[in-house]
Amino acid sequence: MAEAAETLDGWYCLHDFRTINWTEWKAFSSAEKQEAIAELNQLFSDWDLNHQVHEGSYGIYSILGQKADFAFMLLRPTMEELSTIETQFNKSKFAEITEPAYSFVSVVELSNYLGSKNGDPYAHPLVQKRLKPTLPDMGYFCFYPMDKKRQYGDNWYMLPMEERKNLMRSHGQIGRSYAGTITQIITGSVGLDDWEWGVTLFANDPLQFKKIVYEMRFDEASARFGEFGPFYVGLHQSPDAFIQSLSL
Ligand code: VOV
Repeated sequence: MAEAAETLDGWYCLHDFRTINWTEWKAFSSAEKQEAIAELNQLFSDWDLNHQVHEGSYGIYSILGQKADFAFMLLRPTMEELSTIETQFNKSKFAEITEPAYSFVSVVELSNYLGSKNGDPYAHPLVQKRLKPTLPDMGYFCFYPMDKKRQYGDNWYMLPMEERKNLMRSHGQIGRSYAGTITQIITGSVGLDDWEWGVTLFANDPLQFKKIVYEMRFDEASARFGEFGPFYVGLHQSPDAFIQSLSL
């Protein structure tokens, strides 16, 4: 049996994609709209407070194309907290006019492919920072789920550890050439959702998503072993901008 990589696991993560039923929103009376907006403001200010004290993080994104209208990315230390937030939102007036489009449940993950073997990795401040990330204030967001192939002949999980380390080293080298341009958060979802990882990328130039994903397609870790789900791309929105967009 090939040696399993050890993972370091951080905050739990919920990606929640929804569509808006504009016909129903427009049919709300102005009192109903005000109630919906007041509740949203309250929810967003709770999320923001949590984000400020670094007990979690959140991002609001306006999604381009027909797969969804908006997405929330929420990070919390426990699944219970994420579940509470999800229920709070679902009970809100605004949620009455939204429909589920896609969701993804995962946990922020780092692997030991490239780390040193010395000491407790959780003790490093840099590791803590990556496991409990503050979502960046960058203009664009890209999310997709992925697997590593498990086919006869090309089975990632049957490769010896050394070989996987080499492949991840090359992957990391490409990734690092995008330092400062792209921020990535890899969340593990084996046993939690239908794919093995969620890849969330942030950039100030959306063209960089196309560049990095394309370049990685030629790298063996992706070229031979990567299998990809649907891609979602969108624009980062402040709570105020999100609420503003409802009255456009
Ligand atoms: C900014 C870009 C960037 C950088 C710097 C980067 C670096 C690294 C390093 C150093 C490591 C390994 C150690 C760890 O930290 O886990 C990883 C790990 C991983 N990556 Fe990555 N990746 C990037 C970016 C990046 C992208 C764009 C993708 C999607 C692939 C594509 O073709 O679309 C991806 C995927 C992954 C995955 C699924 C894993 C886990 C694999 C596993 O088997 O466990 N990743 N990644």
